[in-house]
Amino acid sequence: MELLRVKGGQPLHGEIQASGSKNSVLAIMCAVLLCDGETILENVPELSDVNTLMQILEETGLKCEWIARNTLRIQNDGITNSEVSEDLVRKMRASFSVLGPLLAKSGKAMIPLPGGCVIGARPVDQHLKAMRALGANVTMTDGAVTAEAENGRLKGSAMFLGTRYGATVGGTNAAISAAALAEGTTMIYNAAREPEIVDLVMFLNKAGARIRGVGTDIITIEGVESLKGVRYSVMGDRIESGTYLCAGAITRGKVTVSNIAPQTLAGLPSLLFDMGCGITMEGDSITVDATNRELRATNVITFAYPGFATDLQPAMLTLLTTAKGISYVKETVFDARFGFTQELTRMGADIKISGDTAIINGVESLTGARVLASDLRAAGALIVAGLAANGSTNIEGLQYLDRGYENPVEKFKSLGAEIERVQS
Ligand SMILES: CC(=O)N[C@H]1[C@@H](OP(=O)(O)OP(=O)(O)OC[C@H]2O[C@@H](n3ccc(=O)[nH]c3=O)[C@H](O)[C@@H]2O)O[C@H](CO)[C@@H](O)[C@@H]1O
Ligand SMILES: C=C(OP(=O)(O)O)C(=O)O
Repeated sequence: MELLRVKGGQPLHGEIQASGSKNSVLAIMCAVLLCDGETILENVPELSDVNTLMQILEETGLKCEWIARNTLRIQNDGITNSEVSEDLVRKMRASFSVLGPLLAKSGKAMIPLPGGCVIGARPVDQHLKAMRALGANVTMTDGAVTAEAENGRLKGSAMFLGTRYGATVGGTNAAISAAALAEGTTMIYNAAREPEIVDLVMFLNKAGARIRGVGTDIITIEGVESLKGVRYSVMGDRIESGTYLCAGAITRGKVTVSNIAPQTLAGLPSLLFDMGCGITMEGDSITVDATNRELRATNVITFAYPGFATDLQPAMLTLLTTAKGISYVKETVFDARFGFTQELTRMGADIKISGDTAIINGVESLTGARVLASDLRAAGALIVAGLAANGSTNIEGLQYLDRGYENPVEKFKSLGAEIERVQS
């Protein structure tokens, strides 16, 4: 079995470049189904999720190839198959996001329902609601969704999307992409406002779509007849960036992340500042400085953007384990995203879970242990913990890490960390 071995205790120092955003590129790659001809995507992170989505696009008839480091060429000469196989959807939940574009471009789609997930139930009712609102006939048989557009083309309409947790990112992306080629105008109310959705719309508009209002909670889409492939550079990954900033802070080091728009980090910089870190933002870079500082407890509540990102909650909570005082972290987006705290407890953290809130009593230091990452951001958080812990931490579950962090060993090493992949 492959493990990540981290020897803790060294303050991290230096600068890394953020990779391209995983969540942004996955949505954009799905939208390439809508675009005729050649699309070139730059700043694409080389991740297992991206490779899985390349296989799905190939299955539908598109041709995908890496033509340079972090540069992906996708050729769309027509969709030849509108059915996605179950093993690929099982590998990656985000593969369900091809539903909207496939349906809009080819008039039909058949996709197995994605399975349950360790961070909580993840229904797709709002995705299906959006497709129905656009005039699709949606049925469910044997665990798969079949959707068909009447007369082969979707029709624009008004829709309200939302869940008991707030706006939906995937549902908003699905509605935008499907409506881009629908006949007439679509209005999405209570749209999600995440920066990755803005990136998707910038890509679609460059390809010829007519979409207004992105970044607000009302989005208007005037459907067009066709979209054409373009060259586009994906935004920097705010979740990866935040993980490295938390690692810099917990090791009481000084870390700069560049190639990132600092405003996409929303609440993170000001929370780090409240804790006692120095924060500097310049152009497309941000620096956290925790050198020789005693960090204080703070409170965090996750929420749809511009709220604190749920995907950063595990790294932030981990940072709070060694901050002086009691911190509260409330998770409002996913209903089971505290599983990783059991592993932190094994490393000496003092954490109690009460419903949707974690109560963290800061300790002097963490201690290395063998721990298991059970999802992507748990893996990032356990690295953050291991970097601060006394002794060695051995992390299992690297298949999750590889879904969303590009070259983490090289990047952490460049900051002075002792970290390596080992067989055990
Ligand atoms: C590939 C990708 O971009 N993933 C991101 C996306 O996931 P994803 O798009 O799945 O997240 P959503 O914003 O849709 O989900 C938010 C909440 O709404 C619920 N829900 C969602 C859809 C639906 O039809 N019904 C429903 O009840 C979900 O179970 C969850 O509790 O946004 C999340 C919230 O920022 C991030 O954590 C994920 O990293
Ligand atoms: C939850 C995440 O991704 P996904 O929606 O692909 O599971 C994540 O990136 O933290």
